[in-house]
Amino acid sequence: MIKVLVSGFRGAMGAKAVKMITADPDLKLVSVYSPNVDPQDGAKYDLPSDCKIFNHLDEIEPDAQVWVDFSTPDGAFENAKFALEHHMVPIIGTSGLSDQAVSELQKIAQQNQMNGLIVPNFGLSAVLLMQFAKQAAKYFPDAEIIEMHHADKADSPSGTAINTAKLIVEGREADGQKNEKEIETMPDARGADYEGVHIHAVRLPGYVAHEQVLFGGAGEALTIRQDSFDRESFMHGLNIAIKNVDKLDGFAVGLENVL
Ligand SMILES: NC(=O)C1=CN([C@@H]2O[C@H](COP(=O)(O)OP(=O)(O)OC[C@H]3O[C@@H](n4cnc5c(N)ncnc54)[C@H](OP(=O)(O)O)[C@@H]3O)[C@@H](O)[C@H]2O)C=CC1
Ligand SMILES: O=C(O)C1=N[C@H](C(=O)O)C[C@H](O)C1
Repeated sequence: MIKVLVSGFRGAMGAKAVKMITADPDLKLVSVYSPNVDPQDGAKYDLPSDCKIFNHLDEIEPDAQVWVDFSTPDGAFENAKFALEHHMVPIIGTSGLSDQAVSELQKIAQQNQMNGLIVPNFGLSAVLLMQFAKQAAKYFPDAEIIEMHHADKADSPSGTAINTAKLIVEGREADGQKNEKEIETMPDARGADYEGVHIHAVRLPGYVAHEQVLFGGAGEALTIRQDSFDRESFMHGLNIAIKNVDKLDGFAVGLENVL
């Protein structure tokens, strides 16, 4: 039985994670955390009767083995640091952590001899898309990403899009083309630019989480697309991560490390 804490448990993802964990006999939800919750309000939430509710990091009883985080970029860094320093293995689903924050967490994990996992996307379709994009980049160095999300998403570009761009850069053997004459007649018309990979972020009601990677070559094009139509699509990957994070050797980025 793996004991789990869910941070950000009242959010769209946190609530799904709570449901998945409580339904799995091999997992036990021992605590939940949100800085904004009143711990006296436990009855409002569908939590196991013995699940503890915390609203201050320094009050948390570190009896969980795994800390699952779906919060905010600022919160996730402090939360993961706290988890590592209190011997709970962090699985961070929260997007928007800077490269510097990730390096810092890797350092803290090493100092505390702890594992940890940052997962840009728990959806298997997205994990495959990212791997396929890395492969394609070897032959098609010219690529652009269009990510599409629900209108409530705080950060852009999405963590998945940034990670996809990083993998494309890793996978390509030549730089993409650059048009020296290019002029943006409206600011940011070409989107964000990660080492020559442009990222376009769409935010619309009705969408959940979707990504398209467009590759262009001489007289041909390749498009790879994945869709998460429901947040349920992230739960299988999260379940796998919770059950396998102890097998890692240190602090990793990407669900593929535990598949
Ligand atoms: N890796 C993946 O596969 C996926 C990642 N995500 C990412 O997960 C994150 C959460 O998304 P989503 O659930 O849609 O967002 P929500 O806004 O629905 O939920 C975020 C929750 O975080 C809580 N919160 C705020 N500050 C903190 C903090 N410091 N510590 C702990 N909890 C905090 C809020 O609490 P309260 O309600 O109590 O005020 C809120 O309920 C985002 O970064 C998103 O990009 C989303 C989907 C999939
Ligand atoms: O906010 C979301 O919804 C999602 N966030 C993650 C991201 O930023 O990539 C994962 C998924 O795209 C859903």
